[in-house]
Amino acid sequence: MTVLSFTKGHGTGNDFVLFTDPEGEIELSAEQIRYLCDRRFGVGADGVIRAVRSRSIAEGAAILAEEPEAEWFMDYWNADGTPAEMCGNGVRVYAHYLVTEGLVSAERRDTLPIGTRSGVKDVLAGVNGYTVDLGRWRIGGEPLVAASGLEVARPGLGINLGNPHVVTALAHEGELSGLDLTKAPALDPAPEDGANVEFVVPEEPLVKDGVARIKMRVHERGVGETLSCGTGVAAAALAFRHWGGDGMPNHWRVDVPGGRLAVRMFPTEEGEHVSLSGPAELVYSGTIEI
Ligand SMILES: N[C@@H](CCC[C@H](N)C(=O)O)C(=O)O
Repeated sequence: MTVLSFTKGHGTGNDFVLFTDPEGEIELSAEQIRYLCDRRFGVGADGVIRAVRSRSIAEGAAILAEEPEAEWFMDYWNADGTPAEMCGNGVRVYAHYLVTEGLVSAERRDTLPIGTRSGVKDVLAGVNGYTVDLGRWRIGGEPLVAASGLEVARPGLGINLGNPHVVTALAHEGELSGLDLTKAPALDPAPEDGANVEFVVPEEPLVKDGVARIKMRVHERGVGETLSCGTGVAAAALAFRHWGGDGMPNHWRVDVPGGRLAVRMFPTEEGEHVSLSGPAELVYSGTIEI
């Protein structure tokens, strides 16, 4: 029997069980992850994040060769026990956890490079919480999206931010609130690795004071409906900017059931990047037998 010391954290209600395993000695089984995330029998969370040194996990060691600064790796697992490449809220909460636990040196705290299965992500601490540079993205695929509560299937737009998303625009808030996301939306064609599916409505007017405003609900791959999904929020803003064409702003405000996040597209030497900003909270710590 192992006793695991953990901390519960969240970013706009997207919640995680975090624990520290610097040398990579604690390999949780899918069953143990499902138990930790179980809201009735375990701690309850959308995912588990293991804080492991990059050198102590194969995917992290591969990253270190090119980015030696990325001392810590975010080993992210969905509530159903499957690994995911990236988590936009998770990586912000993880940065807050590393700082709070004293696992990173003071000079690293302003811009913290974190290893993920989708490469290194820089996280910045600021007055409005934590911002992560999610890097570049790929647009591709237009599957039809059917969901309980929608009379007819809608076209979606595939956007990859390290992990896969399909964004669908709905006509009005009634459609958004009428969705039943206890059942997984059906995608046609279905992506081989599955996808997180975002449903989005624009505010009226869409753009105010240079900021575009949208509302979103999400069904996450490996989890179900969550109160927020950081990479999903960025995908939603990118999809709406894509659909809107020239003249769309680069500053977006996205409201999700768990709160509000900000998305920004900005130029870099390697092309445009997208960032995600918002709160990251640690709620309590405890121990659990697994
Ligand atoms: N909630 C996350 C995304 C977590 C992973 C996702 N369920 C997947 O399987 O890709 C976020 O904030 O980005």
